[in-house]
Amino acid sequence: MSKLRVAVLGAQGRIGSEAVRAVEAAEDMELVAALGRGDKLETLTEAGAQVVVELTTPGSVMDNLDFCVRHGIHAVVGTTGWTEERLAQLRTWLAASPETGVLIAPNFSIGAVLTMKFAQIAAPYFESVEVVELHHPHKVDAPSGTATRTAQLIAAARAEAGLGAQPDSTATGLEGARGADVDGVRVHSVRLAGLLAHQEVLLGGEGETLTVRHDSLHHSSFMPGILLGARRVTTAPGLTFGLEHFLDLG
Ligand SMILES: NC(=O)C1=CN([C@@H]2O[C@H](COP(=O)(O)OP(=O)(O)OC[C@H]3O[C@@H](n4cnc5c(N)ncnc54)[C@H](OP(=O)(O)O)[C@@H]3O)[C@@H](O)[C@H]2O)C=CC1
Ligand SMILES: O=C(O)C1=N[C@H](C(=O)O)C[C@H](O)C1
Repeated sequence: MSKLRVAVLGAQGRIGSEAVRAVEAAEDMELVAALGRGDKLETLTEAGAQVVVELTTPGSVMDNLDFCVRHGIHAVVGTTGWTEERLAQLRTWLAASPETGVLIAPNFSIGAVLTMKFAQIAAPYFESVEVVELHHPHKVDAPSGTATRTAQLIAAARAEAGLGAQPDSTATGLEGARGADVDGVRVHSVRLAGLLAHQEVLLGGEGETLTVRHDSLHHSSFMPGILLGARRVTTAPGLTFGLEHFLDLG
């Protein structure tokens, strides 16, 4: 059977360099290009890439996906910075290239995907919930894409269960002390040397709390998800948001 022809964008970055090694080690894949900033996107078509793994920056990802979709190259995207406007733009591009698939995964690690799922399940049963994400100090964005997605999923689960606003009598204080408000869920961002990527979902109710915590201790935690995404995206036309859809978690 012929090998899947995979290219990595952001190949010199923290996660991109790990992805290059993972693709090279995968028996069913061939690494056909490993591009950094300034490298020509035309290399992707010249190399016959079938799938691009996009691990660059929020400032670069849209141009890269525009090129990939126009050329019918499937994409597995870990880069953060997704807004409704950006997703709408991507859907427009995909509508003009209906056989092309794009997977955007806020987090490729199985534990983080399960954290989001567990938080969604628990959310209707607790009146209070806050998200704390903790990352290495070189991370460019805050809150993390994972924390934003987690908060959105919690907010949707609360709304579906008919829960109202959370109890919080804070009236005054320093700006930022209560974190960012994502759809009514507070998200707190810690940047600390020694950390990689971590998240806690704190849920509170009458006389009890529940904490769901996940720790990515090495970039290798993201690799099985990236490889799974590359294998599955070729038969999933259109936009898939979240690795859970390829894990059959719903
Ligand atoms: N979904 C997930 O599971 C994960 C997602 N991420 C996300 O992945 C992204 C990258 O993170 P990280 O590796 O830590 O960041 P890095 O800054 O280490 O890596 C990004 C790399 O992309 C390069 N780059 C920028 N623009 C382009 C371009 N147009 N073409 C090719 N390469 C480009 C950068 O080059 P230069 O240095 O010259 O700017 C850099 O080498 C972030 O958005 C992060 O949040 C990270 C881990 C897991
Ligand atoms: O920049 C990182 O490191 C990570 N980014 C992603 C995010 O913003 O959620 C995924 C993971 O948290 C690591």
